[in-house]
Amino acid sequence: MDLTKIRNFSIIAHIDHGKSTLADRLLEATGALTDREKSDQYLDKMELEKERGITIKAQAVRLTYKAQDGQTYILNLIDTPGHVDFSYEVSRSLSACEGALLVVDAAQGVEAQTLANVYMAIDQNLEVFPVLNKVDLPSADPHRVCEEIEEIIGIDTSDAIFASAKEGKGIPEILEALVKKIPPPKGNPQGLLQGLIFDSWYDSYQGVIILVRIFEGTVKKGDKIRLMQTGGIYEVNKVGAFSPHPVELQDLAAGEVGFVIAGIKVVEDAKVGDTLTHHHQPAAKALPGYQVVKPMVFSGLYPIDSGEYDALRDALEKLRLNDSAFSFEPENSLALGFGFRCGFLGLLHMEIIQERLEREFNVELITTAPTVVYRVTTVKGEVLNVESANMLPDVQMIQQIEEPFVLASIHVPNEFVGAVLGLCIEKRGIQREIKYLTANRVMIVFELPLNEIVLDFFDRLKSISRGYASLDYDHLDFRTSRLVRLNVLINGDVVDALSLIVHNDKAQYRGRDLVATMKEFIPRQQYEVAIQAAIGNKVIARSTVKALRKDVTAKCYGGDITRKRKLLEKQKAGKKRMKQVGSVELPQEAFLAILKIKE
Ligand SMILES: Nc1nc2c(ncn2[C@@H]2O[C@H](COP(=O)(O)OP(=O)(O)OP(=O)(O)O)[C@@H](O)[C@H]2O)c(=O)[nH]1
Repeated sequence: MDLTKIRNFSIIAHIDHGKSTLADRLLEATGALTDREKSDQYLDKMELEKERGITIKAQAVRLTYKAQDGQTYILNLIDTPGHVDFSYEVSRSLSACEGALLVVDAAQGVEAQTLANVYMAIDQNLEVFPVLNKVDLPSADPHRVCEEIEEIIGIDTSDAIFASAKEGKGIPEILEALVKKIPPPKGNPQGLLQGLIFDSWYDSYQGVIILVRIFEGTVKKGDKIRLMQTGGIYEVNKVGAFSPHPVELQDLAAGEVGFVIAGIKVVEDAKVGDTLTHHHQPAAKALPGYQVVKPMVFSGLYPIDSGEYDALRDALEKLRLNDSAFSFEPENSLALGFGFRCGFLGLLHMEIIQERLEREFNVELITTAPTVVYRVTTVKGEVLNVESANMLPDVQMIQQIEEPFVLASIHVPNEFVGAVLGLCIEKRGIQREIKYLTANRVMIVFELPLNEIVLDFFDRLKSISRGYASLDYDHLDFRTSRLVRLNVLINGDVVDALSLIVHNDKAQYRGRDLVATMKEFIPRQQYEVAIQAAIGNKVIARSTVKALRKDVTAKCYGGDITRKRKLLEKQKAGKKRMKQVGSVELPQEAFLAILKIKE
């Protein structure tokens, strides 16, 4: 393949600015999609993603485009996810490219993740060119947004393309610009093989499928390859590309992007970031890989029916095959029985996994409130990573507790600055910077404890800014903090799954608000339910759910048995997400009550 005829590019954008819609238009315009497929957003494969409109897994699609110069080009579009939780996947995708389309909503303007993603692209020396999308909207003001891009990001917008992915406007111009502006890849197809694995997943028919960007050399069917990090040696069964359906190719050479299938059984053996080379004539060194991502948010997942424990473990194992950022290990709770402590990149990642478990694997779950990892040093000098309040050693054993801090940058229109500052300060934030990006857009930078962000920060931010604020954050460091364990007692017994780690200064009113909120969620039962919050042995707040004798069949005047049965079944269904804890039935909402506290 002639390298001058290849272009590798990504689309980067803030969430909802139209990246997936635009990608579909490009597929359509280059004839990659059939009519039936056009109705769906092809790149967002999983059902769940479609519903939420979020792209999770990076995908690479090969498009064939006949340009105005009469030449045919191969355009490899590497899709990137748009949410802050998945920024590591963005950087992975970008490293396989030479250029990126920067899609900015012409009505919304530059947002926090536009900036975060574009900086990643600039850091990797990609050629970035702006596309102003949604110009069909009455509120679109592409010229103003171009000024914003120049002022804030500092890239030239004189050739920016005004587009409407929805109406198909600007698509031919974008295809031409890809060919003219993005440099072709470099590399020697005769060189020693170096291919960067930028994605891998498990397929039940083919085994592990790896997506590679070849930087040097050529790989083809029958080759003996070696993965430089894990040392695994395999024989290549198939190479090819997605266009968007998988198409087998003769080979993949320097500059190309595609898939390799080589009888690899488990995803762990084909790690993202690893370098693929030939076994007999290996490259001298591996390509720079990626930083390993660590889960930052943890939560306990318990089957409602304890008989489903094995099914849950199987489901978690299957999910992990395709999502190395997700982790889990068995956990035992006095209240909830056997379950798993799972680690996620962030809150959205957590919600997605929970939903997939319930929907695709049919396991009903109780989820405990999300928490972050604390670093605890004991008086003996041991350092523990504490992922749940129950792992916290006794107070007298603790020398110090450190909590993770993030550097958060929030973009917001002028009028909401006061409210956002108030929120950040309330959340124990330390102000770093307030910068006027344009006359009406402000960037507020704060150091914030992650523990406050995983609670309700994002929702609060959205509501105080009427949806206009956008957030991006990076992990900073661990800092010593005065943290305590807050216990919740139900009818006098500590429910371990409800315990939390909170900041000492907030413990009092968090406790008070928590018991008040839980009271709203716990249905009346046959007897009174006392809810208490305590720090150590000291009870700091109490609320009571009054007793109620509830007999749903009472209305049925005894007679009609089918009606009676139906009602009972209905009641049973309504109880689905309840867990018997001691003598009390607790609904899922009670376990997440901490997220609902407004303070
Ligand atoms: N009016 C208008 N709406 C658009 C246009 N392009 C996309 N949209 C709409 O904007 C919303 C978001 O579009 P997506 O393509 O899902 O956005 P995205 O950036 O891929 O979002 P994520 O995949 O969640 O990161 C959808 O409701 C689209 O229909 C456009 O040109 N004009």
